[in-house]
Amino acid sequence: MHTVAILGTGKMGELVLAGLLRSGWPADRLLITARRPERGAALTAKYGVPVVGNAEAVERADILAIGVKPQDAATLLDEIGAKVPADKLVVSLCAGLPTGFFAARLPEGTPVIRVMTNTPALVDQAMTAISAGPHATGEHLAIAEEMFKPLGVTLRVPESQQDAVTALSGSGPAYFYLLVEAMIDAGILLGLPRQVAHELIVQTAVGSAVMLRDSGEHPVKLREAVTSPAGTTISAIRELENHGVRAALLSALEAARDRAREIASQAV
Ligand SMILES: NC(=O)C1=CN([C@@H]2O[C@H](COP(=O)(O)OP(=O)(O)OC[C@H]3O[C@@H](n4cnc5c(N)ncnc54)[C@H](OP(=O)(O)O)[C@@H]3O)[C@@H](O)[C@H]2O)C=CC1
Ligand SMILES: O=C(O)[C@@H]1CCC=N1
Repeated sequence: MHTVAILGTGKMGELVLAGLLRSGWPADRLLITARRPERGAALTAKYGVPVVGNAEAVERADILAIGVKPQDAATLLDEIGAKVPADKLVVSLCAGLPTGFFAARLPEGTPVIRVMTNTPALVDQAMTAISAGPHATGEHLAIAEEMFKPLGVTLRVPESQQDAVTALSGSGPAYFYLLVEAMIDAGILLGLPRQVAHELIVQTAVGSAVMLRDSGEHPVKLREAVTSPAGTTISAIRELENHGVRAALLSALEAARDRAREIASQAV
């Protein structure tokens, strides 16, 4: 069994750590690092996984999961890059950063994998896209899948698609939460108690999501089934179209993709 070290255990790192533990990954095969001692101590107290320095994590683990923000990756790589033996597997969780960014700072031959997961990992419903970078073989991809499959669904994609993936599924939960938040506010506008509006919309979101996944039907067909002639739904849809919601989503996801590219260009 491999030992995984999460270097930079913030929000995403903690979700991966907790998911691995839930999936039965032994705590003595996990290591974490943190920039602030109090963060490390809190994580060890909660999960029983030792917090170590970055250099010790590099020495003791076979898989190094990079969980720092993209803007902090260069500093981390300056610290550990030269010390990473080329037989370790580096798995980047970072948005925007290409695997070449890591390869350039690691000994020649070090395999690098780029992963884009998302916060529904908290409830084992993550969408994780995995790409092989330099020197990563099918075996390395399988190891990354072994780590992320228990957290939800995994998909292999070419690295050239990862910025788009980041815009869609990496950031995606935020878009849905924004919609839910706005619809709950609409319930308040219509005079419903907040708790009632919350329950109505959250269950409608869950029901719609499960139906979308489990029925296998195209979303257009599912929407049409709700939209009665001269009914209520079409009145709402006309307002959404009038306000350019569809175009706004196209622009929003393009902006997220562009920001991923910008992060990469600022990092090199
Ligand atoms: N949040 C999300 O939904 C998603 C995030 N990602 C990616 O995951 C990565 C982490 O994001 P997120 O968890 O949100 O960010 P966080 O800021 O919550 O986590 C990053 C953690 O890394 C720590 N850190 C920074 N530098 C070092 C270092 N040199 N050594 C040890 N620890 C360090 C930070 O410490 P400190 O607490 O002191 O700041 C922080 O706890 C990013 O690259 C992001 O692009 C990918 C998909 C989704
Ligand atoms: O907003 C971000 O940059 C990160 C990456 C994808 C989701 N959150």
